[in-house]
Amino acid sequence: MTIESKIQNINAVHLSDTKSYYGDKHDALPLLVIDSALCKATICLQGAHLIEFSAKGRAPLLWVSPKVAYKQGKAIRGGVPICFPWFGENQLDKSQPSHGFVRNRSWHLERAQQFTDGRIALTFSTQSDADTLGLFPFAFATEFQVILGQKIELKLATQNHSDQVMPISFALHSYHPVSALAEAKVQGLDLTTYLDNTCQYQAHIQQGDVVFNGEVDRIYLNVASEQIIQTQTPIALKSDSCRSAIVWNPAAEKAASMGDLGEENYPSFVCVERGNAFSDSWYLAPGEIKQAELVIDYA
Ligand SMILES: O=P(O)(O)OC[C@H]1O[C@@H](O)[C@H](O)[C@@H](O)[C@@H]1O
Repeated sequence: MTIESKIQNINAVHLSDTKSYYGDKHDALPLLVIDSALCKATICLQGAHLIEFSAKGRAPLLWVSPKVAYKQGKAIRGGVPICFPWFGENQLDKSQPSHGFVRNRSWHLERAQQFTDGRIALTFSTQSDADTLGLFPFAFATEFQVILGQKIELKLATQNHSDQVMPISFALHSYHPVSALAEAKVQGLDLTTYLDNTCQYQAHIQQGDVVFNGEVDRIYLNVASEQIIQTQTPIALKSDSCRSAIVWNPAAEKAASMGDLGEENYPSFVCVERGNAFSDSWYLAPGEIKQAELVIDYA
């Protein structure tokens, strides 16, 4: 069944591509454009990547770099990249791609539904193949459901199809807009242990809110279910099944070295990524399915 036939009964969803929609300098990656009574959003099939989202009449909940490049096989700088089946560096082999590989692969649209309350649910899938088995020696199948109403609901489910215990670490690496980075705060992590990726994953305990006075790259473990980004439009992230929260902003020097970010853009966003990494990682028995859910909402 084609993508067009799966969305044909939903007027609020249409199929485009990143070249037609975002401009000629980009590759033409298939893109779903959602414009419903409740929200506006875009989702790229590469990475099952939710790029933009605003509830109708409200500010965006997600940030996209003005220097983003939509290219075949290249991660998108903004929105919600899915880091999977490992978060960050592959701890066993540092030559492997950072943040796993599913963000760079084309996903399959399984189904599209519209609920009676107007929310739209789009379900994407990806699974292991000869290419992934060379990078990650486990057979798996993963589904990612994006439900868009006046807030964002995300559900990630994965099944181990191999005959060994499968280790998974992941993050829904969401980028969020802030009006002034120096005044932005992340609440909900007080007294939580974190690993500081700016100094060899040294463990510390957070005191009070997270503030941004320089590069911040921290993996908070076993976190409370809710974090709030305090800025002009405050944003709440809620999950009981994502036990980690990664807080990231590269500051000026690193941002300048990233071609799709740029020094001028680092003060406009923070990443507060929910997932399960390091000591919160998943270990799936053969055949086991695990699921995680995340809600991103106006606070
Ligand atoms: O440039 P990437 O691969 O998208 O990663 C961006 C950042 O993602 C964060 O999650 C990591 O903690 C950072 O260390 C990393 O720099």
